[in-house]
Amino acid sequence: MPFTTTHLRLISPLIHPSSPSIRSLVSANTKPFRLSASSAAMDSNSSCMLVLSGKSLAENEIAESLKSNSTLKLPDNSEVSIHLQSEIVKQESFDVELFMNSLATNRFGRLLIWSPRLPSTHDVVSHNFCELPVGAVCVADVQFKGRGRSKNAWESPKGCLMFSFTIQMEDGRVVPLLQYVASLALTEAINYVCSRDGLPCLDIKIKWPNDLYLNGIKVGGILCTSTYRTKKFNVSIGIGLNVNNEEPTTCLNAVLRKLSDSTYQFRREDVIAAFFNKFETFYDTFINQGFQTLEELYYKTWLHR
Ligand SMILES: O=C(O)CCCC[C@@H]1SC[C@@H]2NC(=O)N[C@@H]21
Repeated sequence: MPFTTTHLRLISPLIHPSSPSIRSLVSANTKPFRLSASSAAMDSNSSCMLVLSGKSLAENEIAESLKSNSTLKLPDNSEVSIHLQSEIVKQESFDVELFMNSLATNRFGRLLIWSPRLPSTHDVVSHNFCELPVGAVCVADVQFKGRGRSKNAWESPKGCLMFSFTIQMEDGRVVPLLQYVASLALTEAINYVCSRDGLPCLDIKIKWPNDLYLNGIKVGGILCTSTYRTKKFNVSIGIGLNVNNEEPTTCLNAVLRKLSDSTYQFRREDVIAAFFNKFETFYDTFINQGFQTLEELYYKTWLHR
C-alpha cells in the first residue's frame, strides 16, 4: 500500500452549541463546544461523527430526515452521531462550502456525508445504500478500516482524499466498466484543476485496471463493489487519492512543488468537485453511447502505452 498512517493530527471542527442534537455533547456551563476529532482519531472505540449537508434545499431536506430518523448506521452497529452542516460553527477540515460551490452536477455529490474519522467511507455508503439518494457521497479525513481491492487494507491518513458514492445501474453487463469511467474522471479532474489554476500538467496515468500513478508511483486507487436488489445493481464506488501526504511515497502536492515555484497546493475539495463534474458528463456519455466513446481518452491516459 502506498500510504502510511503516521501524522494523524486532526483539526477539530467547532459545533454550534445551541443545536439540540449535540446538547448531550455540551456540558451545562460550557462555552461553544469544540468536538475533538483528534481524540476520536486516537480511539477506535469512540463514536463516529457524520456531518450531513446538501447542495440545494431538496438534498438538505433529505439530510434533515436522515438525521431526525437516525437512519445512518455502521456495519458493526457501533455508535454514530449525526449532525447537520448548519450546526457546525466553524470547520478547519474538509471545507464543505468550497466543495458545494465548485460542484456543478445534477445528481452526483449533492448529498454529502463528511466525517473527521470513520472506519471506511465505503462501508458507510454500502451499508446505508437503500437509505441514500443515488449519487450521495461520503468523505472522510481519516479512515481506520480503509478497504482496498482484493481484501487489502487501504491505509488512510490525513491528506489523502477518501470518498465513496452510490450509483444504480440496470444493465449488469456494463457494471464492470464503471471503474474505468471513474478512473478517467479522476485523471481528467486533476488535469482540469491544473489547467484552470495555471499549474504545470502532472503526469497522472491510469494503470490497469484502475490505479492512478504519478511519475510511475501509485498515488490513488478505486474500489467498486455491487449488490443486486430488486432488478438493479447497487454500486458503491470508493476512491482514495493521495493529495497531500508524502509518506511513504509521494502525493500530488509533493510532485507539484518539484515542478513549480508557486506555493499553490491542491485542495481535496477542488479535486473531488472536479471529479464529480467530470464523472457526471462521462457517465451520461457511457450510458447513452457506450464506453467506446470514452475509449480513446482512456487509452491516452494509460500507463501501459
Ligand atoms: O486497492 C485499491 O487500489 C483501491 C483503494 C480504494 C480506497 C478507497 S479510500 C475511500 C474508500 N473507502 C475505502 O475503505 N476504500 C475506498
